This record gives sequence, C-alpha cells and structure tokens, in this order.
Amino acid sequence: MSVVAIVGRPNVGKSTLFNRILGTRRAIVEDFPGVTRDRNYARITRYGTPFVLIDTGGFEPASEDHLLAQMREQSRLAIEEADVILFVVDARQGLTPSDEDVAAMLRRSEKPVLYVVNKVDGFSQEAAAGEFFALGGDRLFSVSAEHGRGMDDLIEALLEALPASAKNDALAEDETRLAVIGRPNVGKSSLINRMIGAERLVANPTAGTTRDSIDTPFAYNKKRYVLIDTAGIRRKGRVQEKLEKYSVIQSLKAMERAHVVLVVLDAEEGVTDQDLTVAGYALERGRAVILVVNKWDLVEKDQGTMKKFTENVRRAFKFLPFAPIVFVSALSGQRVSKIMGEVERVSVEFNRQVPTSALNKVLEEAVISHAPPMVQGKRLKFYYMTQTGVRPPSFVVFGNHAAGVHFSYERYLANKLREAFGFNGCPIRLTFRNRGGRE
Ligand SMILES: Nc1nc2c(ncn2[C@@H]2O[C@H](COP(=O)(O)OP(=O)(O)OP(=O)(O)O)[C@@H](O)[C@H]2O)c(=O)[nH]1
Ligand SMILES: Nc1nc2c(ncn2[C@@H]2O[C@H](COP(=O)(O)OP(=O)(O)OP(=O)(O)O)[C@@H](O)[C@H]2O)c(=O)[nH]1
Repeated sequence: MSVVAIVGRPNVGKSTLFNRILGTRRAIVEDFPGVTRDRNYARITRYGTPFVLIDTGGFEPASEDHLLAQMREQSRLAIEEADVILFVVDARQGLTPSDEDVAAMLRRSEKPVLYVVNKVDGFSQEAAAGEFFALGGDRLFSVSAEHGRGMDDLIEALLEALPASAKNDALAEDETRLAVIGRPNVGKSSLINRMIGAERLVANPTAGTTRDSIDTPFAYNKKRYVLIDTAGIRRKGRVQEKLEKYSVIQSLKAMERAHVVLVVLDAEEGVTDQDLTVAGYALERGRAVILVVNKWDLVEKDQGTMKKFTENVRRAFKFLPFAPIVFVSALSGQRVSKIMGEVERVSVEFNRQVPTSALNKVLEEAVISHAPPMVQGKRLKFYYMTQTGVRPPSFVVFGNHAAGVHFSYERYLANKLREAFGFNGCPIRLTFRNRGGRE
C-alpha cells in the first residue's frame, strides 16, 4: 500500500486539501474500526487504487527558527516514509524562504513531488502562481482546496505517481513477518534488542530497498521470521522534540508488510489514542495482533495489579478481544522470552485452514442455538460456509439473503468460529453471499 504525505508550512491549507481529497466523489474513505477516525490519516481507494493519505500539519511553531526545524523534520519523514509527496504552498502569501528550504530537501530526494499551489480561488491568484516555478517543479497544480478547484488534475497526477503496489502484496509465504510498533519511547528498540539478544535470533541482517530500511531475518523453533525495519526503529530521531504523529507513519508502513503486529504499550502511561489508532489499523488490514505491555517493572504491584491492568487494556481495545496480552520489561528482560512463543502460536492460528465439513457443523449448531432473525418477513437461511483464505482467516457464508445479515449476527458467527477453532490473535473475515449470486 502506498503512502501519500501532504507537507507544507502551517496555514497553507493542508487540512483543507486533505478533507477535499477525502470528500471528492468516488473517494471511498474507510474508517478505522473501533476508534474515531484520526483527522490526520485516512485509507482511501480511488479508481481501485488504495493508498494512505497523511496530513502532516497541525503543529504550532513557537518561533521562526523552530518552524524551520519542524518543517525539515516533517519533510525528512515524508521523504523517508511516503511514496508520493504533495508539497503545498500558499498563492496568497507568495513564495517564502521556508518554502524554498523545504523544496530543496524534497528535490534532493528521489521521491515524486507534486507542487500544489493552493488558494488559487480566482484569476488574480492564478497569474501570481507562476512564481512558484522557482521551487524547481516542472508542473504546478493550481488549486483551491476550499472551493474544489483543480482537484481532478491533481488527483489524476497523484494516482499516476503512485508506484505499482507490487512489493507490499508479495509477502513470501514461508516466513512470518513481525512488526514492532508503538509510540516514541515505549521501548521498541530496547525490546527488539532484548528479543534478539536473549534469543540469539539474528541470522544476517540484509539491507532492504532503501538505505535506512533493514529487515532482520531469524529463526525460532526452526521456523523462519523476519523482523521488519528494525534499523528504522532503532535509529534515533535527529530532532529532539519527537512529533508523535510521525511515528504513526512508520507504524503504518511497517504494518503493511507484516503478518503479526506487536503493539507495544507503556505500562506507566497506559493506553493512548495513538495506540488505539494503530491497533485499529492493524485490525482493518487483517493483521494478527499481540499487545505487549512494556515497562512493567515501573508499575507498583500488588496481587490484583496485572488483572486490573488487563481489564483496562481489554476495555480500551474493545475491538481486539482476541489479541493476547503479554506483560514484559525490556529493561530487566522479564518475560520477554514469552513473546516469541506467543508469536508462534498466533502465526499457527493465522495460517489455520479449517475443512468445510467442520465449518458446516459449527454453522449448523450456531443456527440451531440462535436462529438468525427475520428480515422483511423472511427467515434468513444459511446453506453452507467455506474458508476462502488464510492470513487472515477468511470465510464465505452462502445464504438466501446476504444483504440482510446484521452485524451482530456476523459477530455471533465469528465468535462461534473462535470457540470451535481458536484463531487467537487473528482477525476473522466473514462475508455473506447469496447462493447462486454475489452480494
Ligand atoms: N482562500 C482560500 N483559503 C483557503 C483555501 N484552502 C484553505 N484555506 C484557508 O486557509 C486556512 C488554513 O487552512 P488549513 O487547511 O487549516 O491549513 P493547514 O496547512 O492544515 O494548517 P496547519 O494545520 O496549521 O498546518 C484556513 O482558514 C482555510 O480556510 C483555499 O483554497 N482558498
Ligand atoms: N523502566 C523501564 N524502562 C524502559 C523499558 N524499556 C525501555 N525503557 C526505557 O525507555 C526509553 C525508551 O526506550 P527505547 O527502546 O528507545 O524506545 P523506542 O520505543 O524505541 O523509542 P523511539 O525510538 O523514540 O521510538 C529508554 O530510556 C529505555 O531505557 C522497560 O521495560 N522498563
């Protein structure tokens, strides 16, 4: 899946453009389940091309110096993480030195950059827009994000600039790819170092496609795993003040290529909105999830502490009731060795293939103990179900009125599948179809 990042100075209209792209006809915006949609990220499908759109704006600079530092950091991250960059400038303000500074950085990168001149609401700004050719682009997109002007050309060029999404989808089938994600400072690098150190997991790190991305293959119990982009995680940011939302970009990228996602939480700080956002995304993308509560050594404990903490995590991650929770301390190494065992169990579930006969037995029993409701005076009927895929486990149920199946009945059936077969840590995909037709 490709990532498109919108960068530019404060107030040039990045959020307006973000919303405009989301709002255009035929942009199908998918909400992240379980959490309210973060205003800065959206997964979009246009003309069948899915991509993640990121608005990197929203920071309030304290001073001009500070502004430049933040813009550089923002651009650096966009260059590293995004496949296409929308660089937005403001026609009403005209060209500014910080625009030029950022443009110089973007030019040096190999990434495709679209130069978007915003606030071209009418003819007078259009004439002025030409000065932005000084930034080095071959083409300028004059738009008015507010009024929707110029959007078709921009979106067309954007879709053209997206790379053919080959590499993300072609996950090698005989290895399990792990992504360790979490907010800055939760202890991802410490945890990875522990895992690698304690288990002597490393085989030979191989450089990935970009200089900065290094995946680490290793074996555990004779099975092959790959830890995704560990170098990116372990490399420390160059700007002291870490901007939280940028770590989400890295998380999204890592998750695209992962099978199993370790969502690392900070025991001392508890669950934050960002933790929920990235976990929701993992679920939406059909990844297996393990919740790792790190820094457990910092929590003052009595007998009921772990139970209470578990309840809190469960309540916050309502949409992931099937995710195992592991309590660890990367600092002391306590229980870190449990993680790979959990990963192994979850990967088995993620790849589990259930025979149709066994599925139909479960379906039959489920319908007997809780009949599907009437829809428009008609009794819903399910004839049979079959598994159509793994990673994640996916099933199709054939019936007489697919469109009438309520979400709560779908959840009921999914729970029956879990009771019967496990699927611990894994999302389950259930679709309903009319026998003899599609729906
Ligand atoms: N005239 C005009 N105003 C616009 C246009 N697009 C955005 N604006 C205005 O510009 C201001 C800033 O827009 P935002 O979208 O919040 O800008 P931003 O770049 O996301 O700003 P930060 O979140 O601070 O980084 C708002 O008052 C918008 O209404 C446009 O096409 N024409
Ligand atoms: N007490 C305690 N401290 C920890 C633990 N794990 C990590 N830390 C500390 O937390 C800080 C951040 O750890 P890192 O491993 O750098 O965290 P990170 O998630 O990789 O951070 P970023 O690179 O900023 O994303 C360091 O000072 C660690 O020593 C833990 O289990 N217990």
